[in-house]
Amino acid sequence: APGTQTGLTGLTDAIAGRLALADTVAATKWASGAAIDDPAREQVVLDTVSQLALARDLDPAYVRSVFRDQIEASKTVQRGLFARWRLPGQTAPPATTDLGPVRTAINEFTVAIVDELGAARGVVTTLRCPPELVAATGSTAAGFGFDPLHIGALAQAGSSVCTVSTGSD
Ligand SMILES: C=C(O[C@@H]1C=C(C(=O)O)C=C[C@H]1O)C(=O)O
Repeated sequence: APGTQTGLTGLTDAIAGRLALADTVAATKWASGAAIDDPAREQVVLDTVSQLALARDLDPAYVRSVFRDQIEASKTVQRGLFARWRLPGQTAPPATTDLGPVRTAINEFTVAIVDELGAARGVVTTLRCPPELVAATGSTAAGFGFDPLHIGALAQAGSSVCTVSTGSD
């Protein structure tokens, strides 16, 4: 469950917290008619994480690659929810049309994820990373009560965390 901090669960809980806000983003965009994709906002997120990485002596290219996955995973959830809400008899939850507050909340998880990447720097380049990430992802998904859409997106969001080489030379 969130709060049981071992291995990479601090990281996967922060990733899941950001991802869970895609539900509010989707409901807000549905209410306003806004597009799911917002390339200008994505650039702001990627530029922000580069600066956060530099301030923590992390590789900005690595952190940006992790966040390209966060953005794609968020859009996976948003597209999945839109598809659900288009089905007969389904409705979107009521929402405001202002993305400001949910983006403020997303920004807080963005900082938390970069902090956790810093805390995990010793494991992400090792062969312990892939199995620990699988275990942490499963534990986090269960703790958050994620459905299959969110579980799939959580796995997508973690796909660049481990940088260990699997080659033999
Ligand atoms: C989450 C949003 O939707 C998309 C995903 C983004 C993200 O994960 O930061 C940013 C812009 C959008 O393409 C949003 O618009 O805030």
